[in-house]
Amino acid sequence: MEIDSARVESSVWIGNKRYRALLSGWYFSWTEIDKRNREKKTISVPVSEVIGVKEGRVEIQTQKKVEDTDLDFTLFYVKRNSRGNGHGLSWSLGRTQFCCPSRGVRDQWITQLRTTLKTHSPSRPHRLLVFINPFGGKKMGKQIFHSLVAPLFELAGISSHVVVTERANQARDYILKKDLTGFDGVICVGGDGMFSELLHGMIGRTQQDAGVSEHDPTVMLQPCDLHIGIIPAGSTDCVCFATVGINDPVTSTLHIIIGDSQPLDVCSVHYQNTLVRYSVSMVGYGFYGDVLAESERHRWMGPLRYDYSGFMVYLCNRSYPGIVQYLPADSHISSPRDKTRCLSGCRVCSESKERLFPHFDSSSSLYSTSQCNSELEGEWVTIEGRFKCVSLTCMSSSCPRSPNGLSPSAHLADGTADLIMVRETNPLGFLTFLHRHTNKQDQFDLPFVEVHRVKAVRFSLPPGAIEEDEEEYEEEADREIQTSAERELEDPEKLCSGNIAGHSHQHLAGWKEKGSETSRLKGQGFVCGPCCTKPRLVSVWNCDGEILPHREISCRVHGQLVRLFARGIENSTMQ
Ligand SMILES: CCCCCCCCCCCCC/C=C/[C@@H](O)[C@H](CO)NC(=O)CCCCCCCCCCCCCCC
Ligand SMILES: Nc1ncnc2c1ncn2[C@@H]1O[C@H](COP(=O)(O)OP(=O)(O)OP(=O)(O)O)[C@@H](O)[C@H]1O
Ligand SMILES: [Ca+2]
Repeated sequence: MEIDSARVESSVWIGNKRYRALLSGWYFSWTEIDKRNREKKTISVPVSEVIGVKEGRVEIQTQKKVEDTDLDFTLFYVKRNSRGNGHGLSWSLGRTQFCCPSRGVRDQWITQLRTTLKTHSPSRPHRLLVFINPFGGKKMGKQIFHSLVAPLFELAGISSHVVVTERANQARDYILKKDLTGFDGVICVGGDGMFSELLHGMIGRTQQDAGVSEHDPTVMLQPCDLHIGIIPAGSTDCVCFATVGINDPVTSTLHIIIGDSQPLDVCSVHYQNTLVRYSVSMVGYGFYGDVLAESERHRWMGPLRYDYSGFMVYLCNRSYPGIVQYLPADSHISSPRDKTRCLSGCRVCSESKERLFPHFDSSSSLYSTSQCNSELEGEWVTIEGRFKCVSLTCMSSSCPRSPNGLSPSAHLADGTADLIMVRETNPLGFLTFLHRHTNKQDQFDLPFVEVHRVKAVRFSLPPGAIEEDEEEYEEEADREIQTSAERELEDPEKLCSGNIAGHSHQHLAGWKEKGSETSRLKGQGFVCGPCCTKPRLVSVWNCDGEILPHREISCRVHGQLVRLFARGIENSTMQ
């Protein structure tokens, strides 16, 4: 074996073939040597992608040794599968068993590889806090963690503290209140809702510790130290898909193990001077708000409820009046229509760091609070009209249903969001817009669609819209209650069933008595859904899959506020 400061080299055997193994710089490689000493194919693994090195011949699943000698060692590493989902690449665990010429050489290899791994991968996590939602998606969270994730963590020497949640918001509250010292990251096993809990917990906790008020829309929020990891196990895993390129628990686990880091923009949503929620994916009014409100009534359908509700809401062909104001981002840097794609190592995102944190002191990891001033500078633009939908997205929001996403050229970490406004149009026009989300056609190349890259947005309603809408709605409810009662008299067995959406209106009977609760539900569009015939004046906001309790909101992008264990999308399908 040859060892010098720059390289380690020796002969090894894999099966009955001879190889030359070489550890040099950032790579470990092995090259087949044929009987005539000619070099054949080489396999090369970056040390940063080595998962573990074990003595003997070790199996992946059981991690048990099998009939080995003291000449063997096993290398585990990231293996890219040739074809992922046509969008991002899936990763799996690669394993190669090496046989060395002597025990001394074997021990040297193990020591050298482990030492290089430590020095070359300083950002790998050692201890993780894991939250599993046992009820997310197909209710497979616990099984996914124990069968696919935990064995890989063990192999990589990562210890974890696991919390199986018993209620919604438990993970968020844990992060807000409990001692987090010793953890290098927080992981959720679940869907976008679970991720959102971690996001709110992490941002809230960081501001609490830094003494920053989350409610002040002009304040610069303190970026979070701990990385967030997502093991996809929900019915919608949009954040995972858009940051990794695929929804695959093993791929995500491997990104966590090697300590990948992907900064992410976050949008804070305020009502007057109060924080309402944070969003990383979509804040949407009109169509997407109505789809979510409608889908809440059909939870039993599982993930299909979005398609069903999407279809029903589409049939209603609604549009809503609104006043949208936005603060444009610097159009010299990038644009939502520049046909580029934010991929792993994105230049626009990495160059944004200096702009977003001009006074970052890397020696103390402290961020100065001057970002707010420059980030809120500029002239606001006002647009008034009737819209099918108004959506704001900090990232592409690609998902299996729409592989290029709501805004295919949006960036994960450039400190901006894309504002998409779809004006009132005919049903065919809107269908064309929606359909283009599912193929490579440009959904912004339509006369009734406008898209802008922005730093902040304000939305307001025409004066009196809420009151007028409620009055109209109240009258309609009265009519519904009346017809229900009439139907009941005709056929007491079938209590007010049957209408164009085929869903029941029994709940309307309780409106008058329920007072404030009723108006809350009405206000959120839960009670009636899209089947009512009267045009509504106001819709609701969908914020990453949650309905917001306010209509007149303001949103602001906080560049690179959190970091995920991910690296962006590794291949491109857009060229
Ligand atoms: C003709 C085919 C048209 C297909 C249109 C596909 C458009 C897909 C756009 C995807 C947008 C994803 C935005 C991400 C949102 C997530 O942060 C959030 C949390 O998980 N999810 C939702 O709010 C859940 C709400 C997701 C809303 C999905 C809307 C589905 C619409 C289906 C419309 C069918 C119309 C058919 C008319 C004949
Ligand atoms: N033990 C629990 N019981 C009930 N709800 C929970 C529990 N743990 C987490 N939750 C909540 O469940 C919601 C949905 O979970 P998650 O996002 O993991 O799955 P999902 O299937 O993608 O979600 P959705 O059903 O909204 O599509 C989250 O908002 C979370 O707050
Ligand atoms: Ca962005």
